[in-house]
Amino acid sequence: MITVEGLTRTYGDFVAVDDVSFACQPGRVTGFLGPNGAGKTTTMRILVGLTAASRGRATIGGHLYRDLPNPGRHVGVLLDASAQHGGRTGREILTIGATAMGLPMSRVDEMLHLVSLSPDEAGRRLRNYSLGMKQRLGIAHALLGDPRVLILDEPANGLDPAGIRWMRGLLKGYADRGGTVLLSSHLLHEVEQIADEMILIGRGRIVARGDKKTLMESQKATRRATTTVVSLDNDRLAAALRAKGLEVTPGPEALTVVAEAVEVGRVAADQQVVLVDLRSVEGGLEDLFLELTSTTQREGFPPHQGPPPGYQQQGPPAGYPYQGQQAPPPGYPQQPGAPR
Ligand SMILES: Nc1ncnc2c1ncn2[C@@H]1O[C@H](COP(=O)(O)OP(=O)(O)OP(=O)(O)O)[C@@H](O)[C@H]1O
Repeated sequence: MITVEGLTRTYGDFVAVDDVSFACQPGRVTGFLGPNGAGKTTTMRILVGLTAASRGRATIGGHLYRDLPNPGRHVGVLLDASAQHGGRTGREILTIGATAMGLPMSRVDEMLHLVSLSPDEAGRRLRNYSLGMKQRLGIAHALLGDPRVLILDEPANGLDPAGIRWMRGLLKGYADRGGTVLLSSHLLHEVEQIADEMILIGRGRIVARGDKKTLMESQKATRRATTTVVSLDNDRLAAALRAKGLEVTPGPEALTVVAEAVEVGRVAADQQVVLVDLRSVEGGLEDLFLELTSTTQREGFPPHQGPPPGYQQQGPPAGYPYQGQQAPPPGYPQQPGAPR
């Protein structure tokens, strides 16, 4: 279990991470999602003791990372797949890790096999690896010590589509066996397919969290219903809709109306305008993500006045499933063996 409480990191006047609190449960993949510069890496670096917190606390299984004896046996970390000596081969890098953790050398071959790096590739120097190969090696290194917790920063970076699918399966299987996974991404579609829980961060602050269903429902509750309609007489229909006080935006083929589809259909029926197409516009998770993090998006999104009603800027929203579950699971980190 990962617990982050009131974590803040400032650089001079700049607040990179602003009072962030969350928890990641065993058996779940938690996606940490936010645009560039939102504070994901800084949070993860604090978690593993590479950056000091200005305020707050981040623990793994109830312990600070630096207090874990043989931390690689408890926490697998992948923050930067290139952060290894470029002159070492993949096999050497894993061998050094296995030696430091007191693991049998057979573990190196197991991990190379797991991440599909061939013996030939394992013998190449890291500086000659492609980004995807570095990423695979980084995942092998993170899993080497059979840890119960994984912290992965943008693990899909550089992987091809088959590699991304492979990684998804790997992490889901790991969580199914009781492991705790925190993975970051700035790409929603990468995270939504794998994460059981999502934490959305923008400009250093948590802007929303929950499982996909909860997030979607919150979005529906806060979003104005929108309908697109195509008819045989769009001009007449638009005039009738406006006469009812509805907001209508004409497009090349369709009208976009801020109203439920049934309301638009009724107006069309009253006017005896034949409809060709009538559909509700579903706001997807992507809309929610862009809406909630728009203050930190760098391009093309409308100015944002803060999160929509129903989202809390700080602390978990009502009903947030992690509330009151801050204590580490009994026995951790003494429980033997990692999920496999
Ligand atoms: N050592 C530092 N000194 C000053 N500012 C820093 C430092 N480290 C991080 N920052 C700033 O903190 C903010 C958060 O950076 P961070 O790397 O955590 O973002 P991120 O969410 O991981 O972004 P990305 O998706 O682009 O990797 C950025 O504005 C970054 O410039």
